[in-house]
Amino acid sequence: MTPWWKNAVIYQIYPKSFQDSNGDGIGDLNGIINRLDYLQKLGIDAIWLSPIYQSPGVDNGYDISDYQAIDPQYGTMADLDRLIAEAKKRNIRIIMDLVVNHTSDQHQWFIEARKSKNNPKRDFYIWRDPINRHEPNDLTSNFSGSAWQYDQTTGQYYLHFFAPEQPDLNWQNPELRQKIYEMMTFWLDKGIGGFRMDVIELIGKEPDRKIGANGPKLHPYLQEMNQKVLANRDIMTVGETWSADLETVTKYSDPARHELSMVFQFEDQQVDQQPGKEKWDLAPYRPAALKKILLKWQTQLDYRHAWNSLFWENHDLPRVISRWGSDTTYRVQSAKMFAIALHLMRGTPYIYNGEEIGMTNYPVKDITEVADLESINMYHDRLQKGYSKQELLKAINAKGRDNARRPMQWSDRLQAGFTSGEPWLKVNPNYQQINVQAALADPNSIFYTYQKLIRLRHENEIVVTGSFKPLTTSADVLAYYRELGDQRWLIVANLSENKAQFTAPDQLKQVLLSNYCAPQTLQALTLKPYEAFAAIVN
Ligand SMILES: OC[C@H]1O[C@H](OC[C@H]2O[C@H](OC[C@H]3O[C@H](O)[C@H](O)[C@@H](O)[C@@H]3O)[C@H](O)[C@@H](O)[C@@H]2O)[C@H](O)[C@@H](O)[C@@H]1O
Repeated sequence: MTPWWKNAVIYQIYPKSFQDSNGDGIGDLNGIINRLDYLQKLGIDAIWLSPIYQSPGVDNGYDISDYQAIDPQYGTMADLDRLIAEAKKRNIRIIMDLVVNHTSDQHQWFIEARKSKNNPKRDFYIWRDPINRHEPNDLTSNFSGSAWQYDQTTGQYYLHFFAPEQPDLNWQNPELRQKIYEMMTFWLDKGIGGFRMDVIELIGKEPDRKIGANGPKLHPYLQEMNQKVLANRDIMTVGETWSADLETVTKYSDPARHELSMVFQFEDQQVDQQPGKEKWDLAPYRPAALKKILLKWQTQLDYRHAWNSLFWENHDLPRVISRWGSDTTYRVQSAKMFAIALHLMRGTPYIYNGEEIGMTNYPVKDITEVADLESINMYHDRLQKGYSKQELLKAINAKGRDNARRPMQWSDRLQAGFTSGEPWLKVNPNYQQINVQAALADPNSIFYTYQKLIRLRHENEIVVTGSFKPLTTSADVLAYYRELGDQRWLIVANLSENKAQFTAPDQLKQVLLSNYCAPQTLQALTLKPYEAFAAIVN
């Protein structure tokens, strides 16, 4: 039987920016509850909730100080229980973010661990002696600088692959693993629908051999976790795996291996960065390069023994239309094109809040407008290395994480209907044109394209289990067939702002969805900028 999560569309909510219900400028759980009817109208099956646990907020909740408490800025445990129950009434499951590569330095485990070398919690974290009065090695943090932080009290360094306030957990310690499994069981017993696992590829790290991702114990740990916590529950799991390739995705998601349901792999996210460099080292975007990667994952992953996720955006990535489409002249067309191109592929689609109404990046003019520590650290680090302010702001505007973390645009009222107070991060000034209220009132809006795509997936087995076959086209046009039994669908997407010629050897039976007028034929078509359609053919 096909598991529910292969047939599902998942909506990611960044709680801090979704809907404020009490006027403090910060989104909260009651705000999400108030918007469940909207999500039901969209048609999604599950919500992935970015972290709402107790946290000092150095990394907006990805630095957890208590895994079993709700951060007061988001509400209470009773609010979360109500969210789970209200969502369930609407057939929506709640997927919780699981951040177990690291904790906050304010977590009780770390407070204990740093007290002394023989503290019972010391080994929950990774400590090393200085070498020649310096860091144990040259491992670097994802948030700039060394991955080692010197701790005065005991004269040792601890490992942090993210901020110094996010010390890495030591998964080699069996007691630590047991504590994590108990915590996961606590959440599953509440009736949640599963977990999104933050940077899960790092838990098998071996820092002395300078191994971060894909350490030798990674898969054994995931199998142990599966056996102790996940097995025999009707849930889904998705791992965040930046370094995943075809082989490792299969390892994670082959049902016979009992690890995860699927992972997020990010190969396409690297098309506009210089090879071997960081995401801030911008390279020109070429639609043909994106197409090649998308097709590779559709044709070379064996979906009988693996599963993939489909996404353009998340809380770490820029808005897709600002990045690879158009956020001006062809905003609506390019947003619909990206939706059509992705949602009819094999895999489980994810929508990041605001993507369904075509929200855009927010232009920052000065570093003082930036809240995200990754961007701020990179800026100061690179300024010291001689980069100009101008090129650093260009990189932040292109790739910075605040772009997609701006408040959700609900209406043309003050603060876009997000809050009655002062929002924690400024609202995008385009909210008077781009907002949910306007989208719902316009039958041709991006919202209704997403709604239709979700319905097509739910109502047509071909979208979930049909085979995938690419059609050879001009460089910037992505075209593919989905086939099941005697059914055949053709999906065509012009990834570029240039017109393109297109011909298919098929007869058009019925156009299911398009972002311009429906085509009348499949022969000698001139595709308009970002034109896309899906059709039944024979
Ligand atoms: O909990 C800490 C963060 O964990 C998640 O995101 C991880 C980071 O993923 C990217 O950085 C990893 C790099 O991976 C590869 O080396 C790529 O080649 C690089 O281009 C990537 O930069 C993002 O760039 C970071 O922004 C992420 O932090 C959560 O999703 C984050 O929100 C947490 O902050």
